[in-house]
Amino acid sequence: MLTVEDLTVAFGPTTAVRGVTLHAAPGTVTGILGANGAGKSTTLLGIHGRVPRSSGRIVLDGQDVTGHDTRALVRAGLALCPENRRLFPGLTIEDNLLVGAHGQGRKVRRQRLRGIYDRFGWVHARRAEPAGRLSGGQQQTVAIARALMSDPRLVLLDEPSSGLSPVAVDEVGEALRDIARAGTAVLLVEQNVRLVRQLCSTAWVIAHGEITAHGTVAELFAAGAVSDAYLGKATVPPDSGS
Ligand SMILES: Nc1ncnc2c1ncn2[C@@H]1O[C@H](COP(=O)(O)OP(=O)(O)OP(=O)(O)O)[C@@H](O)[C@H]1O
Repeated sequence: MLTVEDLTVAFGPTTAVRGVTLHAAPGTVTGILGANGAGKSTTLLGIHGRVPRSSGRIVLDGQDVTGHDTRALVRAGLALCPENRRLFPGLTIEDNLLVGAHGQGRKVRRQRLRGIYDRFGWVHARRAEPAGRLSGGQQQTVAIARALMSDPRLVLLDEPSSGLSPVAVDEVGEALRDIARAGTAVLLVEQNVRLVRQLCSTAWVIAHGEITAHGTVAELFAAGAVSDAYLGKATVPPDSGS
């Protein structure tokens, strides 16, 4: 279980995220929803220590990991799959995967590769090809697999559907469902409403850097909280009731 308490991130005079409190449970996909510029990516980056926090407490499975740098967070079980995949296009698929298990011994790296190849057969078949040769959907799958190479308890995922065809989005969705079924928590930033409806049990709605609603995805859609957030209408401070 991930618990984030009172996360605030400012870029100079701009407070991008203010007092965000949320949690994500194992075996589920939890959404973070909101309009462009609402603060979704910054929330993930703030959780993962990639941007300086003005405040915030991060607890993973009861362990306070607030002071950890990115490498220590990965070791503690928190992986980030960033926006735009960020693969190394000139490196082979296998070498890209190995980046996710950086610092592990040879035996562990081999074991984890085997786990990825068992799960994604085509990745094994194409493991010696440069990652840049893959389609967008395949690159996204490799980016997710690279995050899994750290054997995480929670994966933070930023817009995995971005730029993908509907078929590729479905494939990525299937992979994420499998990951959650296997017991890993997934915290998903996503603008693709169909994917959110398919995958997320609960979601947090963020607007202007603050959480404005929380509930099951069905409740949030029924209450209009999601459409309000996407249209930029959700300016009321939080009453998440959680
Ligand atoms: N490095 C940065 N320096 C300055 N301002 C930033 C920086 N990163 C983000 N911001 C600002 O913080 C706010 C939140 O941005 P963020 O990228 O978190 O939003 P988002 O909800 O992920 O939007 P999108 O869906 O467009 O990626 C925006 O006003 C953005 O301009």
